[in-house]
Amino acid sequence: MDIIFLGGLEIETIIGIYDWERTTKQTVVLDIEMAFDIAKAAETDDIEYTLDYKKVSKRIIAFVEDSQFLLVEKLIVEIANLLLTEFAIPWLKITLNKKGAIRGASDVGIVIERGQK
Ligand SMILES: Nc1nc2c(c(=O)[nH]1)N=C([C@H](O)[C@@H](O)CO)CN2
Repeated sequence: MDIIFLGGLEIETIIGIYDWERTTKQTVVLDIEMAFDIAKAAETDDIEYTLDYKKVSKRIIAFVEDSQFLLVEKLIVEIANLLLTEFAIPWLKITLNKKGAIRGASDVGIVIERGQK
């Protein structure tokens, strides 16, 4: 299966378990790989036959900016569910990086895979 990817997508949101995190937006950075058969789009040169990564990114940004979850676990699974149901993606891998959440570490977060390739 082919992969359409979106890397380094930075979004500001309310995320975290501590009091200050409930009122101060923080940045999460998403890297997303989405399986998709690009054969028909390559053959026809028509956007209708592929996964429009612009539409995907706009939907993710709107969802994450409006969300107010406590845990990164909850946020990343909700993003995966949204993509799997709304865009008919058979498989995806998401990396969510909550940069700066841990003093002394440049990166911290979660990687999940969902669906079948
Ligand atoms: N596994 C997790 N551990 C922690 C989370 C989380 O979402 N998942 N969150 C926090 C705090 O909100 C942290 O990001 C603030 O430094 C702590 N541990």
